[in-house]
Amino acid sequence: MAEADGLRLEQRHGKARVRVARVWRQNDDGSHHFVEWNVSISLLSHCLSSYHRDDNSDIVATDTMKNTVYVKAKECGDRLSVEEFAILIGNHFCSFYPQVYTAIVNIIEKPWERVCIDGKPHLHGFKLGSENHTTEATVQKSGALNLCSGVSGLALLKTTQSGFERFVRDKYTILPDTRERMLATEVNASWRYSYDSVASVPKKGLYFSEKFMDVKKVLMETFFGPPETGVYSPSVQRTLYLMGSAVMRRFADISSIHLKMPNIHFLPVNLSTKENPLMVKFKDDVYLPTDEPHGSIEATVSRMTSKM
Ligand SMILES: O=c1[nH]c(=O)c2[nH]c(=O)[nH]c2[nH]1
Repeated sequence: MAEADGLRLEQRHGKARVRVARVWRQNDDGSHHFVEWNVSISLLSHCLSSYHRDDNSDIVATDTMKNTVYVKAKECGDRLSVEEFAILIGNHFCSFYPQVYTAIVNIIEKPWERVCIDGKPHLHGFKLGSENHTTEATVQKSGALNLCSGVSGLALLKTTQSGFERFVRDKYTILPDTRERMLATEVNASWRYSYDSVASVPKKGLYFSEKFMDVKKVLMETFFGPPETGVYSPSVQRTLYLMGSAVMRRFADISSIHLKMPNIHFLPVNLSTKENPLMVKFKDDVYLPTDEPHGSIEATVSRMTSKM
């Protein structure tokens, strides 16, 4: 924060939505690995004279930031997770430019998945899945790190084992109690890793890619329950909490998780005329899918005690 002319100024600048794709060609078995990333960079730097005067001499051009993404992608000869790339980019800006003291790097990874043809994984064929892998790395010049990862657009639905009862009932309430309804949501989750410096991040290649798959698995297993029986959900709130707390229990290096789970309604269909009062009578079979309005339910689950 800076003051001049009796005014306070907080500023940052960066480049948003730099799209890059990277292929790694494995020589031993001929397989290719592929990622597509959408990178946004925001730099906190000492470049006040560009705001207060017509002096740009301290500005790292956003065009240069864009170029850096491609140079660093080229330099990454070995596969790496989207988190590692975000940290690498953030660390570069903080260490290469004296005036940059914080770099915030957001990346969205598209869910390209290797295809199977005749049951065999294809060496260089991919199809787009549905949910994105996101990350945000905030790197300080000191090497301090704040690392979050997430999943967005994870659409989940179960056709039973959900209900909603005994909520506040007043003169505005129409919704009946039910122990039988559809439960549909689009999970947006973001969790924070406890690694608080660039140096303390696990060196094992693709560590965070594996973690991402594992967290997603725990979230989904908790949402659905066992394949044969499922698990009853008394509310989105309860299911959200169970999902978040399962992640906290399972992963010691995750310190908090934020879950946003809209309640996407599938409305019972009942159609009638005077002549045909039972044209369509809802028996947990025909629904009207909707996307608005939807319930919006979100919460953060974190540990009471830090592992200091
Ligand atoms: O799981 C639910 N939580 C709510 O808060 C809510 N509100 C509502 O109308 N239906 C539901 N369902």
